[in-house]
Amino acid sequence: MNPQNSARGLRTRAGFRRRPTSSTGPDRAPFDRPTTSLLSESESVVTSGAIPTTNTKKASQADPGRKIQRGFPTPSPTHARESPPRLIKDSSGRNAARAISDSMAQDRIRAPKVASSTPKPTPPSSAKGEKFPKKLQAFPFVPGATSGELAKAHKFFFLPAEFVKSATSIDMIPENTAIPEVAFIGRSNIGKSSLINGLVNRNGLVKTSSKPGHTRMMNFFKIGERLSLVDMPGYGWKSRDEWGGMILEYLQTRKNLKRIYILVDPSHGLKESDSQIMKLLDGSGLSYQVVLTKVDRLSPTKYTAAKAEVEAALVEDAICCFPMVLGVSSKTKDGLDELRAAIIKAGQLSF
Ligand SMILES: Nc1nc2c(ncn2[C@@H]2O[C@H](COP(=O)(O)OP(=O)(O)OP(=O)(O)O)[C@@H](O)[C@H]2O)c(=O)[nH]1
Ligand SMILES: [Mg+2]
Repeated sequence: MNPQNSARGLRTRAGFRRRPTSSTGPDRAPFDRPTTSLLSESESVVTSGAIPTTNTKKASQADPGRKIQRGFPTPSPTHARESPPRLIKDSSGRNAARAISDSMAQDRIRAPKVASSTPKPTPPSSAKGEKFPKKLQAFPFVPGATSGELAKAHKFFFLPAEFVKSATSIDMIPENTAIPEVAFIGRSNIGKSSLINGLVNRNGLVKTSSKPGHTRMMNFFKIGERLSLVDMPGYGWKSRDEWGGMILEYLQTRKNLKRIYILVDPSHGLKESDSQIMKLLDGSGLSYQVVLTKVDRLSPTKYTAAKAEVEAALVEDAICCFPMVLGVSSKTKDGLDELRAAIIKAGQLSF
C-alpha cells in the first residue's frame, strides 16, 4: 500500500493500518467533549477523562500482563507454526512445494562451496535475542514527491482560489461535499492563515495578523472546485473556550476531511496543547501531518535539529501521524510545493 494514498489510513507505531471505511463521521466512536476547552489560554488543556484515546502506556499500566506491540506488525511465530503450508499442485501434477524444494536442492548442488573458515554472519547486537523490535526508532521511509509531482502540485494551486464561507458553529459549515478537504490547525499566531495565502499564491485571500487570536471563525476556501481548504482559529494563547468544541466537532464529523495539518513553530517545538490535540486525533483515528512553519527564522542547522526533535517526539507518542514532517515558510515560499504535493496525495486528487 502506498502510505501517501492512505487518505484516512493511519500510521500507527505498529506501521500503517488502513482505517475501516465505515469509520468516518458518525460511524466513529462518539467523542466525549473535553471538560476543559482545548483552546484555553494555558497550555494545560483538554482534561476529559473520557477521551477514547488508545493510550497504550495507560493500557499496559492497567493490565501489566497485556503486551503492547510497538513495532511493525509482524506475523506471530506461533501462528506461523499453526498454519500448515498449503499444498499446491503444479501443471505436471507434482506437489509445487516439492518442485520448489527440488529446484532449491539443484541450486545447492550448483552453488560454489563456501570455505569452511568463512565466519557466519552475526546479527547486529541490537537484534540479538530480540526477533521482533519493540518499537520504531524513526519514521518509516516514505518517498518524497518527485520533481514531476512538485511541478504538477505547483500548477494545481494556481487554479482560481476563492473564499466560500465562515462558520462560527458546526451547523454553519458548508455542506459536506465530494470535494476533498484539508484543515490547518495549530496554536495562535503559528502562521495558519499566512500558509493558506502562500499555498494559493494570493496574499490577501485570508486575513493575517501579528496579533495572536486573529482568526475567530472556521474559514472555508476552495481551489478550482477541486479542493477545499479550512483555516481554523488557533488554540493556546489568546484563544477562546468555545472554539475548541467547534473545531473538535468539525474534525470529528467532517466526512470529506482527508487530512489535518498541524502547524508547529520549530523554534518552540511541540507544546502541550499540540500533544493534547494529537491524542484526540489519535483517539478518533484521524490522519494528521505536522508542518513546521516560519522556517526562514532558523538557520539550516537549527532547523534540522528542531525537526529531528519533533520527529523523535512523534515517533514516541503519535499514532495517526503521517510519517513525514514538512517545513515551510510563507515568507520565502520554501517548502510550499512539497506541502502542495502532500495535500494532493492526501486528497487523492488526480489531474
Ligand atoms: N517570518 C515569517 N513570519 C510568518 C510566516 N508565516 C506567518 N508569519 C507571521 O506570523 C504572524 C501570524 O501569522 P498568521 O498567519 O496570522 O497566524 P495564524 O496562525 O493564522 O494566527 P491566528 O489566526 O491568530 O491563530 C503574522 O505576523 C505573519 O506575518 C513565515 O513563514 N515566516
Ligand atoms: Mg489566522
